[in-house]
Amino acid sequence: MSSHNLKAENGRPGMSAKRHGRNGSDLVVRVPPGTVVRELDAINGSNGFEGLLEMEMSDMKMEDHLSPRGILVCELNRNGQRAEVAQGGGGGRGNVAFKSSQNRSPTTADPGEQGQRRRLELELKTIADVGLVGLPNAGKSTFLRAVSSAKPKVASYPFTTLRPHIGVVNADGKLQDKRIFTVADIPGLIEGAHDNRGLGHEFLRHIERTAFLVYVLDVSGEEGSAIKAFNVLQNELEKHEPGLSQRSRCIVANKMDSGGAVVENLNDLLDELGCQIDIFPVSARFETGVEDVIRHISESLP
Ligand SMILES: Nc1nc2c(ncn2[C@@H]2O[C@H](COP(=O)(O)OP(=O)(O)OP(=O)(O)O)[C@@H](O)[C@H]2O)c(=O)[nH]1
Ligand SMILES: [Mg+2]
Repeated sequence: MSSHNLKAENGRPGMSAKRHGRNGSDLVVRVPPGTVVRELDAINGSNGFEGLLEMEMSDMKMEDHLSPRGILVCELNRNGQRAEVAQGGGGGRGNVAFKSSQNRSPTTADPGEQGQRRRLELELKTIADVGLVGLPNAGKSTFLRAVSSAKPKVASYPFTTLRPHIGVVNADGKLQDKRIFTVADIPGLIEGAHDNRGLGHEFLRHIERTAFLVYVLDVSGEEGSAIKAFNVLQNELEKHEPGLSQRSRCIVANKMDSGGAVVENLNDLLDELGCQIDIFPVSARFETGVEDVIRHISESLP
């Protein structure tokens, strides 16, 4: 993470001959769409009359830029959208403001008002083509390892993944398809994620801008658990951002190699959703069925 001090022009001191000091001109900082601005702490301009803006620019490396610590100031999602994040000090009052019955021609003028000084963190929301969504432990990270050279940690407990990982899938070669796309593996979602339960909002945000969603469902649990998981995920996505649950998507019915109610769960999914969504039986662990998913994603991406 790198830190930058950005400073708008100072307001000018007040002047003689009744002239008010000119306001400093604005400093416009251009950021890419998808930038989230958070305040790390508020320091009110103690150092005089300048509008000082201190920012921390996150680069796009996912490893070190997630710090859910500041208060949300704004999100800049659209081209051309603007937000004022720190107000500069106004120019100083000119000598006329100090005129009184005792002093008819004052020579004093204001230096100018104090500007606002803020420490802000700028974070760019994940830009991946594809987002993996699933309950904790469903096998998202295992799937990402199977389709890309990314190596997110895999373990048999929930919330193994604590921050997003991006894998690059090179569909070239195997599939005679020249496409390369990126897949974001995010921490598991739980019921109430839209309300910030679990790792909540922080991570739902990262899939907002993906073009395609892969629901990774564990079919090795008890009968009915896979369809239930799907409904929970849909509900959380929709509550987080209306329309998100209808984004182009497919289902990976994962852990097909496992015991449990694998066949029943897969059949449930096919019965209830088979005519609306493509469902792929997969074993991410043994990398079976994954090529069909890659091909499907590759064909579905805009
Ligand atoms: N049998 C079997 N086990 C799998 C398969 N895919 C993942 N697992 C196991 O399921 C557990 C969870 O896998 P992860 O890939 O860490 O799951 P995750 O969805 O990333 O979990 P969180 O990051 O905690 O949300 C691990 O013990 C994996 O080895 C599979 O296809 N078959
Ligand atoms: Mg994981």
